[in-house]
Amino acid sequence: MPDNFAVPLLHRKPMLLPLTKAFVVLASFSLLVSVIWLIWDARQTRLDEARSASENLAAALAQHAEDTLKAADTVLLGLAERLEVDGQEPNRMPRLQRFMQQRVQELPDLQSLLAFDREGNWLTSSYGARMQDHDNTDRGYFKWHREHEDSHVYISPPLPGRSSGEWVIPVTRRLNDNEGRFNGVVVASVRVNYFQQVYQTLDIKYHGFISLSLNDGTVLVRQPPSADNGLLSNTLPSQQNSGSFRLMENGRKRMYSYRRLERYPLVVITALTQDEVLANWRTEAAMQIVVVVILIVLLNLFGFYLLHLIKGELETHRALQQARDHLAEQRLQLEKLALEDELTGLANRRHFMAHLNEELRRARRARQPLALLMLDVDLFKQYNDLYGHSGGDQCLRQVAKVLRMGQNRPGDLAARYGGEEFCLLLSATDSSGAARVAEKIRQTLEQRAISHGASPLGILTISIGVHALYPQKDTAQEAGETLLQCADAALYQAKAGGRNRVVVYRDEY
Ligand SMILES: Nc1nc2c(ncn2[C@@H]2O[C@H](COP(=O)(O)OP(=O)(O)OP(=O)(O)O)[C@@H](O)[C@H]2O)c(=O)[nH]1
Repeated sequence: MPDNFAVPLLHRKPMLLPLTKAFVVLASFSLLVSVIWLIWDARQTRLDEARSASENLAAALAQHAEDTLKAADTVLLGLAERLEVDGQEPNRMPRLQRFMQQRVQELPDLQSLLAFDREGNWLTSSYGARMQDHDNTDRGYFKWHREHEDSHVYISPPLPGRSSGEWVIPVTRRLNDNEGRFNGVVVASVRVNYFQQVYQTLDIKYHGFISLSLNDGTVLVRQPPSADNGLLSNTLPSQQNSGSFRLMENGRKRMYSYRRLERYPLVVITALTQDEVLANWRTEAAMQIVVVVILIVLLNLFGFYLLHLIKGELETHRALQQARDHLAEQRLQLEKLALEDELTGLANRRHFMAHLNEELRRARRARQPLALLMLDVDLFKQYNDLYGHSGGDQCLRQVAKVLRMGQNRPGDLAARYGGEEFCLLLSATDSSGAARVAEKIRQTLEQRAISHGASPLGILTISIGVHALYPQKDTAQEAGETLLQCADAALYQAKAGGRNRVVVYRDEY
């Protein structure tokens, strides 16, 4: 049977099964690790993008607040200058009022412009004369300017306008007389709604918020107004103008960014909740995990199917191997049977003849002698007659056992030549050596004293004819025939001479 008869790949790769298992496990694990890494990376990217977007938003809204307040402040500066230079005489007020009305019309964020004297009395306003009766000395900004010589703009917490009820952020400046004493206040009321309208257009999700606050923590605008308090501006690091960080608040993680205004003591804060920032990422991650789990399941199913196939192939391979071994064993058995004598287990005549030819050639090449012993059981017919055929068979086995002891060299071979006749071929042995071996065999059998009632000696004996030669140029077949004939002739002489003896062939036979 050819070597590659069964499954060549499996035959040559015994590690295929564990390698396939390892591959499936490794591939599944790598797939899982890769997707987890990708999902984690995507999460970090989302958070970075959200942080960057919220920083940009805080910066843009700070700029917007700065521009809005700067516009109001510029108007206030103009108003203050007119009142301080031109004075507060009633005849000057109509012109100032028109100036105020024009500015309010030009700037949509301005709800009104107001001017009060040092007593808190109404000088003029963008409303005209409607508010003459209002006393503003109770307003916080009025008290502050009256008590502080500071000429900077002052921004107050939001309050409802007295005429419209609309919530406004009062932006105010102090008026001084020629000697630098308090001489009244000018007020620009900036609409809270103006900021809220802008903030409403921005996407800060459900739990996010935007606030514009004074540095002391006072919230001016907040979108959505209903949002929980969140971080207050007075808790921000005072040395930094901008920044971003994450905070845990009421079990919710928020991403904060803030930016302080350059000219005014205000800060814009934007807040996004991490859950909302990561909402889309969560959906995508879940989908990716589902896809990868499906892939891993498919990979494992395919792997198991492959393993199943490989196992099947291995079993087939094993069965074929067993069949092959069995056939080889049977062939050996047959070969043995073809070369072996069934009764004695010695080489049969066919085997002996083949071996004789080989040994003759070898002896000729090696220039060595080759000896042959021909053995015959004495009076075996009588033995058979006396002890029966099976007793005769048993006797032949005993003789074979003794003869086998004469095989000492690799080239030696004991064989049953036929009937009760045996041969022993002795390699590299001359006549005298062969005679010694023959005598030893004869004596050994004699010493066993196998009972032979029909023999005059009372025991079983053998006669042995011996011949040895140096094979010359003859063909192997001729040398073999010579050896057999001469040994046989010597055996004949041994029988004729009275049996139970060894006779070495001599030319006169
Ligand atoms: N039991 C048994 N007997 C066998 C076997 N082969 C041959 N024989 C017997 O061996 C006997 C051989 O006898 P003979 O050739 O007359 O020679 P012998 O009786 O041994 O007498 P000598 O050779 O002159 O001593 C025959 O009776 C055969 O039947 C065998 O395999 N088993």
